[in-house]
Amino acid sequence: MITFHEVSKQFPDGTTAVNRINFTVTNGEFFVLIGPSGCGKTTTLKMMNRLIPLSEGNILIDDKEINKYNIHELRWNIGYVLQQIALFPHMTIAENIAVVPELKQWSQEAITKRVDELLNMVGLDSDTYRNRKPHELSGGEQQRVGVIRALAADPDIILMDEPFSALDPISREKLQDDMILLQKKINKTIVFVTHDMQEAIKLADRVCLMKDGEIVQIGTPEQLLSNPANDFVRNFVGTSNKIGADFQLQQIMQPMSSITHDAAHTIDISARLDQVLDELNNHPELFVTSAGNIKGKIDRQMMIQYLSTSVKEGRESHV
Ligand SMILES: Nc1ncnc2c1ncn2[C@@H]1O[C@H](COP(=O)(O)OP(=O)(O)OP(=O)(O)O)[C@@H](O)[C@H]1O
Repeated sequence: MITFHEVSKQFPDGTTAVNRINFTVTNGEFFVLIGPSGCGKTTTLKMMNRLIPLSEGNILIDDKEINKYNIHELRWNIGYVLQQIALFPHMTIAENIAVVPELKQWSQEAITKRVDELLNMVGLDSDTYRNRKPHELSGGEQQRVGVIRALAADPDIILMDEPFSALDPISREKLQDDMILLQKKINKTIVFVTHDMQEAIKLADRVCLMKDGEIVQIGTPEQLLSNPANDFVRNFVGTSNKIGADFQLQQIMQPMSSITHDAAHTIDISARLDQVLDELNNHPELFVTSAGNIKGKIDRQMMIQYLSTSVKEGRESHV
């Protein structure tokens, strides 16, 4: 568990990068820090493994202040993945992955087993890849190696700073999908920085939206979409709301099928929802506007209720 208690960071030039933030990340949680450029995401992340010292407040890992940990113990127990993976160019992939296990003086047998297991876990055949040099891998493959290198010594926590943002959209989506599967297998505590709401919605258990060094809202992706704390959240979520619309409607579709009473109505509703989905995707701005008009927030339950009543009353065409 990671706990931030009234944490602030002022840089020597007077910039306040983070201002009295509080949050807790629970064990096994996929926690995404998101917000516009310069809002303090990277600073927040780097304070967790003491790459940046904090100015005020406390950060606790498993109820122990991070300053009380031996620095090696702390860093070895926290994997770190960056946007530009800096694999050592002169070392093989296996050697790159084995850096921390070597430092921890694992046996050669244990290291070889671990390297093979990790390569195979992310779909890189160990016989093919273990002896290659980084330049013999694609950008996406290098990024995968970066992720498993951070996992090599089995840390409890993994910090990831925009790990996929330098990739082309297809590799990026693939790595996001892999990350979801990987997290199911390893169940680590992950703190992931991105400025991309689409990525956050896809990956996060909870999202922490920051602005000007402060936390604006923490919640599940669904909570941010359906119950934004203020206009900033609404606009931030709205800027990438095609996925927001998809996500909302997927959520709606599910319960819709269970509240309909006969096959005919199910078909009516599904067809109408497809239509609504098309409209929303073509005019994402309408989604935010109309959502804003419903008591100032998107209320999924209300929408389901409305659709359901409309269908029962035979006026689903008004929906
Ligand atoms: N070493 C430093 N000295 C002074 N100011 C800094 C330093 N590092 C970061 N800052 C400032 O602190 C603020 C937060 O920076 P940070 O890198 O945490 O933002 P970010 O949300 O990660 O941004 P981005 O999405 O652009 O990476 C910014 O205003 C930045 O200019």
